Amino acid sequence: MRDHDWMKARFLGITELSQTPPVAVVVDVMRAFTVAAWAFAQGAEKIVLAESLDEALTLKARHPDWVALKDGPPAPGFDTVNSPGLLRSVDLGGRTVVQKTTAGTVGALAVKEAPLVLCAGFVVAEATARLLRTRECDSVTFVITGEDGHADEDLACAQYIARRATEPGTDAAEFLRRAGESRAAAELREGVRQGVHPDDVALCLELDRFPFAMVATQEDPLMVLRPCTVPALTDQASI
Ligand SMILES: O=C(O)[C@H](CS(=O)(=O)O)OP(=O)(O)O
Ligand SMILES: [Mg+2]
Repeated sequence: MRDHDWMKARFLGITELSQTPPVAVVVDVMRAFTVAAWAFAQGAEKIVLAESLDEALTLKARHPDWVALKDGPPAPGFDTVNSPGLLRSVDLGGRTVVQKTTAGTVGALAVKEAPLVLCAGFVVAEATARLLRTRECDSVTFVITGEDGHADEDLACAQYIARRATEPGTDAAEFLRRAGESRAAAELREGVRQGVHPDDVALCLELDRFPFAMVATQEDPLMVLRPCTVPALTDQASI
């Protein structure tokens, strides 16, 4: 645990979650929650976080107008893949996206009972930090979704958001450098991972590209992610 002034921050891998936290920030920089933010920027109304590939396909069959998205290579029944570079040219106006990935969506579903669940990457870092400040969240569990809690792009982003929530002047450069040198970034650049656009790493490292945070709630029986705009408070400059 790390004490950030008024906010206690824990950084845990998915398998280390032993109890329901009051506030969870689920971090997946590469690439689930960068993709989710791009989906909202492209007009998606909501994102259903699917428990399994089968559930995603079942939901798609039940709602043919929904957009089914998975990580890895393209697959029958799915409309697209987990790539911000590919998604940024897709018009998702008013659509519902169903997303299933290896790490990000699993991490969010692992804390679905938490009263407040945010999903984050660098592209929504400031909005996420601002929401934590606005709601005066004094105990926050950051879920490091990649590599059993050791993915440095996720840990760096989580540590940055935690610092940014309590110290608005925090410089992002060192955190972004770590993410850019992470194993995930190397695998995306080198073509080890599939369903990749050449711009994916750069898009995942765009600090504060979007002005909204992303809040996941249970809309029984589904877990649904939606954008949440957090107004800047005039007194936040003095925090
Ligand atoms: O799409 C991703 O980058 C990863 C899966 S893989 O490592 O490419 O197979 O999924 P995510 O849940 O977004 O980390
Ligand atoms: Mg990841």
